[in-house]
Amino acid sequence: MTEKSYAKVNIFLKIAGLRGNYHELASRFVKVHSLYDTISFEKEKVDNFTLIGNFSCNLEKNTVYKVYLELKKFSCVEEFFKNYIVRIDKKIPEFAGLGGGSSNAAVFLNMVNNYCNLALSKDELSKIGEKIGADVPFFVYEYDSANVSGIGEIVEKFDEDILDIEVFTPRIECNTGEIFKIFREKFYKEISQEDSKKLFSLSSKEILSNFDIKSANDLYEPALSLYSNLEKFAQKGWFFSGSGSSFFRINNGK
Ligand SMILES: C[C@@](CO)(OP(=O)(O)O)[C@H](O)COP(=O)(O)OP(=O)(O)OC[C@H]1O[C@@H](n2ccc(N)nc2=O)[C@H](O)[C@@H]1O
Ligand SMILES: Nc1ncnc2c1ncn2[C@@H]1O[C@H](COP(=O)(O)OP(=O)(O)O)[C@@H](O)[C@H]1O
Repeated sequence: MTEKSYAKVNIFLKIAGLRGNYHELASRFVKVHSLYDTISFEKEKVDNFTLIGNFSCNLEKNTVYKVYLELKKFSCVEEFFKNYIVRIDKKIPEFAGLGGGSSNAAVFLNMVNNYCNLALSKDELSKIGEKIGADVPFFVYEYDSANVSGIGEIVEKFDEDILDIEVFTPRIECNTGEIFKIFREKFYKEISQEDSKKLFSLSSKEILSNFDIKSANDLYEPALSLYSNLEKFAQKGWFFSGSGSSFFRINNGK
């Protein structure tokens, strides 16, 4: 029982409004087929939920464990993880704007739903996922490309060719909360409904041919103001994913 847990990039990320102390987004999420963690369930009798992998946080903070706590109300789930351990081979860098933790949470949700026959719908799984992280719903639906809005809970499939995305992650750990805070204090702006509707209708390649790194991602300038070293890595033709620190480009091959 092994599944791939892919990374994502944000082709564009525009702030569309505020919801309490969160920001509403208008963003195109695209799966990075060449970059993924691997999640396996391995048969082994254990007394407690066991998660093995190279994480920077303890079990309680792990997104996969948070999903387990949500699902253990189903008695079959608690029983299942007395007979299986979870092993994650991490390849997606953390604090990278690639959604690694959120991807793991979503794939784990889908795997438990399948192997424990919970028969939950994608929408029901997504509802559970949004409690764990804003990017989890995108990964629950398993789309290659999607238009994402709200605080990440509105996910609409976008039909386009599968893209060959190249990612570069400098060793700069970007703090998402800090970046949103600086955005709100110094860079606040909102995209109109009309403009986001226009962007959502364009292919990812068309969008990137009309944007530069700053106009494509509202979080780039606040990130730069906190982590000036990012500028050194901002090469021509490359864009910034999420709250960073990753840069990406679409290879012309596809
Ligand atoms: C920025 C995005 C874009 O895809 O991705 P990443 O950069 O993480 O990949 C996501 O919205 C990251 O969502 P999520 O993964 O839930 O963010 P977290 O790190 O949990 O949030 C840290 C803090 O950032 C702020 N935050 C987060 C998401 C959001 N839509 N608005 C916010 O204002 C909140 O203050 C939150 O407490
Ligand atoms: N399964 C997980 N994989 C990676 N990071 C995780 C996981 N669970 C919790 N985290 C925590 O989430 C943060 C990194 O989240 P991640 O989604 O990898 O980065 P980003 O959102 O910037 O792409 C770190 O604080 C990390 O300790």
